[in-house]
Amino acid sequence: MPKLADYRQVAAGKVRQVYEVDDDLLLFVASDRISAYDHVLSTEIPDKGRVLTAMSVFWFERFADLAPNHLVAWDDPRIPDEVRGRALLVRRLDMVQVECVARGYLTGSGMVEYRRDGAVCGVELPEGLVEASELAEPIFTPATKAEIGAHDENVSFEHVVAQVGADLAGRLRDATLAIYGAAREYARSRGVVLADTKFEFGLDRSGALVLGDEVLTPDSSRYWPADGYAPGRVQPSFDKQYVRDWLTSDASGWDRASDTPPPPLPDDVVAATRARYVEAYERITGLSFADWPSGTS
Ligand SMILES: N#Cc1c(N)ncnc1-c1cnn(CCN2CCOCC2)c1
Repeated sequence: MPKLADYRQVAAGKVRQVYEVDDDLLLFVASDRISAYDHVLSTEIPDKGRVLTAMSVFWFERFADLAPNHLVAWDDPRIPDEVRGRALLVRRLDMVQVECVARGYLTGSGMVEYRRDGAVCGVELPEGLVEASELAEPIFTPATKAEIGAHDENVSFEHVVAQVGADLAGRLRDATLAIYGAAREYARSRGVVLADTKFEFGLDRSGALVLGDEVLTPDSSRYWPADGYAPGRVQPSFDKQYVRDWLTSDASGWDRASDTPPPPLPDDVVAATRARYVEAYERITGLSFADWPSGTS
């Protein structure tokens, strides 16, 4: 059984890393780190990496007919035991440098742009929309990938056409909206509002568009509890609300407006947040998280 140190790291994000297994295969590893308010917290959430990996696998398999994906295996002798359950063996792709975002609801940077321009990524929207308004139709709102710590920059569809050509831009948009549309409908039937999501695609040697990265996880998407959804206010995050509430409470002693890093999380907030990730997985998939693989170390 190989060790993680046997593989060369080829990419790293705030909470995930990619390692090279061989010419054709990569190891995609999710950590237990959690970010909030643009900070990666010093406290980890046990099993977060495994839950989000299990969620990606569920969605990859559910939508394999909508879009081929890079998943090769999640329980394989080439996956080191130390990351078993939170690592995927994936096909190496020629990644398209576009963050493919679909939005079914208006919030975050989309809301900021709408207030300024009445549009998001050049897509005109009707007047009178408020925070968390459901859009009549989901919209494709691409972004350019930012360095770690910076926000992605929203761009127009025309910008994507100029960057990758009209054919590929159209394929990215169509695949993004098709997968998001199917996922949000399914999630809603399980009591979760999938407000938006971000996909990353790559091209394989045949030029086929292949879904990469993680998919439809609470890190790449906004998950809101369907119970209590109401436009006109910022919705609670299904998974991170305990963390956000504690960090912004007097109990943490932290000033979000300061440049100081957030303090460590108390055990009860960690436990409650772990439980919410597991609940999201079990609610969406109908599976028991206890059945998902884990390493022995
Ligand atoms: N997925 C995938 C993939 C692939 N299948 N083939 C080649 N390269 C990549 C790849 C490499 N980096 N990224 C950006 C997303 N990363 C996520 C982890 O954290 C760092 C950023 C994608």
